[in-house]
Amino acid sequence: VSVIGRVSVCHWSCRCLSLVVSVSVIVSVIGRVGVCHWSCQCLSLVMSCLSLVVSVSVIGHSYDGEEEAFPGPQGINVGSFPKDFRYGGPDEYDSEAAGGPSADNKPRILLMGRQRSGKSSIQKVVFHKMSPNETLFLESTTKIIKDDVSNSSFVQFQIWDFPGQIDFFHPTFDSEMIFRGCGALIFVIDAQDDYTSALQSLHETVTRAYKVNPGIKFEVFIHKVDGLSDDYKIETQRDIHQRANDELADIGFDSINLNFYLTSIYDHSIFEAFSKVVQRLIPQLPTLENLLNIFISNSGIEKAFLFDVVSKIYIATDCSPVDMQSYELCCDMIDVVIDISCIYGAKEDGDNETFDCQSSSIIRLNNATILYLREVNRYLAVVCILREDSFERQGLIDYNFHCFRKAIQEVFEVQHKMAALSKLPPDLNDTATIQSNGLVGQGHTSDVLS
Ligand SMILES: Nc1nc2c(ncn2[C@@H]2O[C@H](COP(=O)(O)OP(=O)(O)OP(=O)(O)O)[C@@H](O)[C@H]2O)c(=O)[nH]1
Repeated sequence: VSVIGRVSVCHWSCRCLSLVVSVSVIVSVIGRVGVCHWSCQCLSLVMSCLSLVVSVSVIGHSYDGEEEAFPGPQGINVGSFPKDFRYGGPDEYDSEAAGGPSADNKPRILLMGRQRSGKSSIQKVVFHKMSPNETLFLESTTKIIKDDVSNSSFVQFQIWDFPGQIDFFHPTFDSEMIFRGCGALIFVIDAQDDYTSALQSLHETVTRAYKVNPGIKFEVFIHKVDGLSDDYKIETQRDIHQRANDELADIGFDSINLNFYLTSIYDHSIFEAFSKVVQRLIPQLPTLENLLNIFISNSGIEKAFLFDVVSKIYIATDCSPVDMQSYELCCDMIDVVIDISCIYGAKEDGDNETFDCQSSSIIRLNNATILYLREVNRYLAVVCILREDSFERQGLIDYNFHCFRKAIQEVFEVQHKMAALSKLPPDLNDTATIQSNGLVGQGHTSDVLS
């Protein structure tokens, strides 16, 4: 019993049980004195006392052991979906570990809009895999909710979900702090409701934010369009676009650029819109697009997306236009691959890293089209759409993909090098920046592919 008590992972009740049993053994032994030989009884008494001493000492230091085994609440990984559901162990591209921005320095995406416009639902559906129907039960947000999204080395930002009613004049509202480090501001308008007051609020929010930080990208989600007919959607978008821009022009703010998206959590439009928002925050986007263009033109591929696997946001695509159906097909493919990998790919040693360098998939559609998925790194995958006859040269495609992946890794390396350099003293930093900038040129990346 005292041995059980010593197991550091045991519950404290085991240790108490151990103490109680030891005491009762001593009592019963004392009670038996007179029946056995006196030497046996003495031995038994000594053993019991030893057991008692061991148990007491185990109880004495038990909580030290427990703390090691169970890190307290601060040690538990809570927060955004990607952290709970990541496919691997510790993050090899973890921003802080790699010298990247700490949580507070990550670019921010602010989600603002009137009450019940759908802000929290968007965040939960895109980054926490909540099913759209479950959002019906979401409670109203009463304070700013900060969510750290760092599931890929390219997608590193915080999302701040604001309550519907923001009072810009409230003393606790620090616009300087809120808008200063902000990369993009998403303003959500409920298209199923009367949007006159939402437009006023949009105007007020945009002008205030612009005064603090003119570099913010302003994105307007005309949301909940699932309930509208196609004609009405277009008409609503035109009307909101016109009125919002006219109001800004009236006060001389016509240099502010607002981007409009028709979105709904009930289809892929919300993922597509978020993809565009995130892409505008990725400084390496032109390099990534260029790499994809070279890759597809040399491999007979019609369309390719570079996906962040967990969120299904595409962080880059080639220069051909994106049609919604292709994007949906690719998203569905990622779901299939991840589901199958989770069921059949789990390793025997309990390692749940199911999305790895071996991950790839080919799906043949009945219209002579092929969907081809390849892992780029533990967060990113390329999904390509191509004709069946182009896939006859799979060796060539695989070789080109190999070069593409190598080039992407170099982009990562430069990013990390730059992040590390930004921490050097300014005089050292200048020389080093010039040297490492020489690596990023298109010529260099094209060389790798050719
Ligand atoms: N039809 C439809 N309903 C949606 C959509 N997005 C959100 N909703 C619903 O809108 C309601 C409000 O959503 P919330 O996400 O709580 O809205 P919010 O803007 O965060 O609200 P506050 O926290 O009060 O500011 C919920 O019942 C959602 O189910 C959408 O795309 N289509």
